[in-house]
Amino acid sequence: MTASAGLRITDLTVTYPGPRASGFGRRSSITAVDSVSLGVAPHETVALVGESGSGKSTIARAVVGLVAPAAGGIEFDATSLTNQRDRRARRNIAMIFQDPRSALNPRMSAAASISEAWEAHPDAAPDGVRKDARRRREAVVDLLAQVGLDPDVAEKRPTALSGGQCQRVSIARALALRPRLLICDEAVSALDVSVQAQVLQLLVSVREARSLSMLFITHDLGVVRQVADRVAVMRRGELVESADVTTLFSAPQHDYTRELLDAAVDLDVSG
Ligand SMILES: Nc1ncnc2c1ncn2[C@@H]1O[C@H](COP(=O)(O)OP(=O)(O)OP(=O)(O)O)[C@@H](O)[C@H]1O
Repeated sequence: MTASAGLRITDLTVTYPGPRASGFGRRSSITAVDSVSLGVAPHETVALVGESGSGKSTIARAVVGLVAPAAGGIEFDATSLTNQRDRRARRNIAMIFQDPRSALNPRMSAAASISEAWEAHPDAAPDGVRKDARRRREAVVDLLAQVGLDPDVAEKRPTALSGGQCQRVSIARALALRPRLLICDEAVSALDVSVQAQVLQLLVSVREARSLSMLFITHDLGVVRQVADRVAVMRRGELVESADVTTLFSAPQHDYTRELLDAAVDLDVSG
């Protein structure tokens, strides 16, 4: 393992077009992420926390290529992800979104959603799945089993599935390309409370079984304690503090981190 293995984000800045001051004025821009450096080592789980609008999702979107950085670098195993030539390196990284229904195509069965990934990335597809329908079906059923779903889910569309089942299909789809880093953007917060713990447990067991790294975006500090090795705290686009989970909870260095922890204690979720 080299020092640069895993995800390495260096001085990342991401801007969005802001509102026009007047009908003819120049567009302003919003700096959603401001010169953030952050790493996720192999097998490590890093939680990204911070108030709404602090730039957490934007970092995730930049890593998977949904938004282009204005400046800075993103590398996985020392291969740049911002360089068009090396975009194939992105298949090492999969993302689970907050709303599983909108993350899945409503017209596609679970099987089609899962196997679509193999058409887009043939080099990552298991042997035979692109040409052999029976082999493809077996591989889909195997992935469904890994996320705790029965084979008959394969034929179902998102509208015929519960929110928790949809999120499990999204996780199966993410695993189809055998990623090494899973980015979970509030992956359980849209689910019923009773289902949240089950899906969280699934993510943890998948992480263990596949030795994955994780970037875990959440506003729930109780969840952070359960899943993370390290915590990075964002505020207004900047990274204000990063520490291992025990240190951050027991000896936060930044006032803002203390505020977050105090707010969580008030809500009785962190302890
Ligand atoms: N598509 C967009 N166009 C313009 N501004 C955006 C866009 N997406 C996000 N922003 C702005 O960028 C900033 C960071 O948003 P981002 O969604 O990354 O924060 P977040 O910490 O993930 O928040 P939340 O927890 O609410 O999802 C916010 O000011 C937000 O309003």
